[in-house]
Amino acid sequence: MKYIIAPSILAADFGNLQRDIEMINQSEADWFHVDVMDGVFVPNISFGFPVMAAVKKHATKSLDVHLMIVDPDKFIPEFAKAGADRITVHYEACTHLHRTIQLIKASGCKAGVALNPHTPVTLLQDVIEDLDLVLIMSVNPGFGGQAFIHNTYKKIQDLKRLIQGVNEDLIIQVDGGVSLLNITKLVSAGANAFVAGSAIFATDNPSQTIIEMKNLVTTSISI
Ligand SMILES: O=C(CO)[C@@H](O)[C@H](O)COP(=O)(O)O
Repeated sequence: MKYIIAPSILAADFGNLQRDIEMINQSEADWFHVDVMDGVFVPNISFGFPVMAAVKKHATKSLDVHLMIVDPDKFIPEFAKAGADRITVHYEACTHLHRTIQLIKASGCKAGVALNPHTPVTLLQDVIEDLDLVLIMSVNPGFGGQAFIHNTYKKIQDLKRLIQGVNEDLIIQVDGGVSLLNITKLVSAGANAFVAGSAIFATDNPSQTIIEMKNLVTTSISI
């Protein structure tokens, strides 16, 4: 099982974006996590295609795009064209989720679905075989730097049970308030991909923090 650390560029310094992208390129991180917010699905606006293109131009690792937008079908092909490797849409934003998953795959990307803290994992039962990734939001989406919601551990365990014998290669990603303080417990619960924004970028030495996250993950899987 591969464990993934995906720094969220939402927490990067946009005035020094190329510097922060280079830091991730040189670090032990695995993916770039790209948070797209539309001010409708979530009460915040982040960035769209121009920033996505700037990240793609300099990034040497794959782009994990998290769409916090309504009507994602309208934009999926364009995000794929802009360089997304994985596209994750929100369960709560999709009327025809199965169709949306098919569209992501037809656009050449791996497909993920994100669940808000109030949305149970059982609602994914009938599409779970079609997915490459499920993103469990451990904060309400819209902002970095929020407090981690503790019910997340139980949700990861619920998802672990749901994929048993059906799609055991599915990536279980956690996003929101992930830090050096809770990553070990998240691994024990069954998560294998970790998005972290402020826990990485708000430290004096972000690349060292990424190494420490990786070390904690490696230590907890070898126990
Ligand atoms: O999607 C989101 C927020 O909606 C996240 O990716 C945050 O950007 C993570 O930030 P931290 O909680 O790690 O600061």
